Amino acid sequence: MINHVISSPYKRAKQTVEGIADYIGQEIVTVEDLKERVLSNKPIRNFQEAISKLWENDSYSWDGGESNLDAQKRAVSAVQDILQTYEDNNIVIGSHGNIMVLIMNFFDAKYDFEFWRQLSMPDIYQLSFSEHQLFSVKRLWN
Ligand SMILES: O=C(O)[C@@H](CO)OP(=O)(O)O
Repeated sequence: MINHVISSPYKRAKQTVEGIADYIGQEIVTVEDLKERVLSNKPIRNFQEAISKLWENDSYSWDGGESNLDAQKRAVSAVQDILQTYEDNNIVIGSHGNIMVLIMNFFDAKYDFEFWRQLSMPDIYQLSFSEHQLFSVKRLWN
């Protein structure tokens, strides 16, 4: 049973989880640090290549953008707060592909650029934690 619904402030993330929030009769709790990573303040010609470069060097950032390390740090910190606040609850989180994979990568390095590339969008992963450590990952989409 789902107890709470949390989302990035972005409309598309909220829209993804509003159905489940309505279904369980809960308001969506907005968490700012689950927002999409800022890629750059300039137009990016090739999105995949731009992301690939960020995974080659985790402290690299495009002009005005967040590095993998910076984006991972704020998103993981948000997740750790959520784990603390909602201990022993089942939570649905609406976020973004980049941010989701950076969160997963913090706990297990096998979640990387190639993993991000094969995501369907939208996609759903069930992450289970024990003592704030990730112990299982299951894809629920399809
Ligand atoms: O992977 C992501 O981060 C982006 C890519 O387009 O998607 P979204 O914010 O829609 O999840």
